[in-house]
Amino acid sequence: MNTLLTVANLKKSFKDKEALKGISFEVYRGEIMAILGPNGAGKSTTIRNIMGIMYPDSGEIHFHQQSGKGIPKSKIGYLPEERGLYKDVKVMDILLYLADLKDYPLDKAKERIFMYLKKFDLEGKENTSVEELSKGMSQKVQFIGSILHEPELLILDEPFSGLDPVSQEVFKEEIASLAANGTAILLSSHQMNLVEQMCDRLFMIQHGEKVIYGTLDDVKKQYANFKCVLHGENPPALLEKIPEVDRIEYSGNRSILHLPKGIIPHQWLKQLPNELDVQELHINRISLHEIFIDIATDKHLVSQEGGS
Ligand SMILES: Nc1ncnc2c1ncn2[C@@H]1O[C@H](COP(=O)(O)OP(=O)(O)OP(=O)(O)O)[C@@H](O)[C@H]1O
Repeated sequence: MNTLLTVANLKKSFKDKEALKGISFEVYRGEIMAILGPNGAGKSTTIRNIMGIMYPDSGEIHFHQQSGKGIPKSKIGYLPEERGLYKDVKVMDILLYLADLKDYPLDKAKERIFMYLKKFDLEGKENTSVEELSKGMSQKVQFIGSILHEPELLILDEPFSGLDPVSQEVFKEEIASLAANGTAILLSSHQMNLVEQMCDRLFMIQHGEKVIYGTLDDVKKQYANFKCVLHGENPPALLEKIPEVDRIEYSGNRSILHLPKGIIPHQWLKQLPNELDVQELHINRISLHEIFIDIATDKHLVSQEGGS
């Protein structure tokens, strides 16, 4: 793997609050890596340390395997969680200003601005002042500002918040295409369905510590067991007789049977009792959303590799 960013044993405290307790991960070129965790887990603190907005108490951040130098501003793009652009400035001027801050050639920047305004359905808005834009439009402009200078590493803190579904799709496509062209992308989001659709790997923090790190496939194999959703008039006593079921959730005529690790769904189906009333039946892996809630609420109902 071609590692662009290495975060090694990062620790950060605020007074007596240990926000990061020694976290480590890598981001590869050409991948979309998700950084996930419940509110207050330490995601923004991690990102701010990578960006050099804040300094860690200990630990190291390596860019291109080099430490101690900070990441050159021209190589990194950042969409912060706190959105904001100068209000009384024209779209073109603010974007050229941002490109200039990154030492990017302005003639090239201008060409790319027109290309991106078109792509993001903002064609003709170059002379509009930022204060006249809707929230979503201004978010698109800020996003363009974070990618205009062709950064090697792009950090996106909650890029989809506040976007309508059409704009979300445009962002998703652009992020995927940047990754396909080699950009390393670190993305924080609470929208697990989007993370599941887009990300190659994920790193989940809770209370400043790693709880999950790996490819989406690994995480799914490790955590996401199958569940069988069954609609039908079935007494609990009948459902409880079904072999190889970890636990059952009941909700009227709908029951969710959580199956243990290693189950082969079509073989499991063969053992269902003949008298079972089946009006509808689905078998799926549990979603990243459910895994997240299970971990974030400390329920630990989802069985993991080597676990119960
Ligand atoms: N400047 C600060 N001063 C004091 N405490 C802070 C500061 N910044 C963050 N914290 C604390 O550090 C912990 C991690 O916060 P952080 O903002 O990194 O979480 P997060 O995962 O980004 O959360 P969210 O999803 O809510 O944005 C929290 O307990 C927070 O209260």
